[in-house]
Amino acid sequence: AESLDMEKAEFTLDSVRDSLIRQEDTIVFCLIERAKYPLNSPAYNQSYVSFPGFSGSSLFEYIVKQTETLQATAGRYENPEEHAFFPDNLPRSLVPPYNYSQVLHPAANSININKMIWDMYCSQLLPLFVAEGDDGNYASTASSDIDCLQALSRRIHYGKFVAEVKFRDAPHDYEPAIRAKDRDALMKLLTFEKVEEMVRRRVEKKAMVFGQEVNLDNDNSKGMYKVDPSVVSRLYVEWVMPLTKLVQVEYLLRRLD
Ligand SMILES: O=C(O)C(=O)C[C@]1(C(=O)O)C=C[C@@H](O)C=C1
Repeated sequence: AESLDMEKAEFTLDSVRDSLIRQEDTIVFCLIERAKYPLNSPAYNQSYVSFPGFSGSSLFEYIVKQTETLQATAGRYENPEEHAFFPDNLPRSLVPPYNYSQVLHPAANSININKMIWDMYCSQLLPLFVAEGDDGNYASTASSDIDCLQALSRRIHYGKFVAEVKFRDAPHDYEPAIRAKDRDALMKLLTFEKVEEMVRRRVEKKAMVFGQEVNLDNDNSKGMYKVDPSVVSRLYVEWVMPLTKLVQVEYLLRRLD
């Protein structure tokens, strides 16, 4: 019971937001690492290669599926913060169960918007922050892509925890909108425009600080950044925050089931 209380004490809107802030660092660093390589389009092309048992998969999809299979056996998806991109037919975890704190409503398990995250990343985001070209580093590129996708997915699905804490803080505000299945009302209740503006400005600054050229003479990167800071702020404004809010709405709609 004591440890339960401790978990409860740490589960506040501030603690949840602290996690989102730390995850910004991860996302910016992952983008910087991916930007080391050019687009390398053959990695995403379904006709470039064919692996036995993976018909119709690109090299990238093949690596993601194989990675998820391996990580599922190692217990990655037992953590309620993790979501697979190809959750169907994943093998069971082979590691002893860890007692993750169960703060979410069980309906949380049915929410996985990784398909949207995948499409957004591959077709819209990638071309915005990597150079055109092909240097043949397809497998390394795919590893960097997985890191980006997993970091984005974790952040966006963290909306489940944000929504849970908001619901617990003000159940009477949320219940009528949940019962009425009123998405717009829920969206209004969970939106804090001032916070979003701070997030936008902070991730832009992180892209400048983390992505600057560091040298001993004159530590001024002269406006040259490894990933364009305005692209990072756009990523957050157009995709990361709206999708995090979508997850919150989806979660709240099921919160009284
Ligand atoms: O911090 C919150 O309250 C959140 O819900 C997270 C978040 C975000 O995605 O960063 C989303 C919605 C709010 O309008 C503000 C920020």
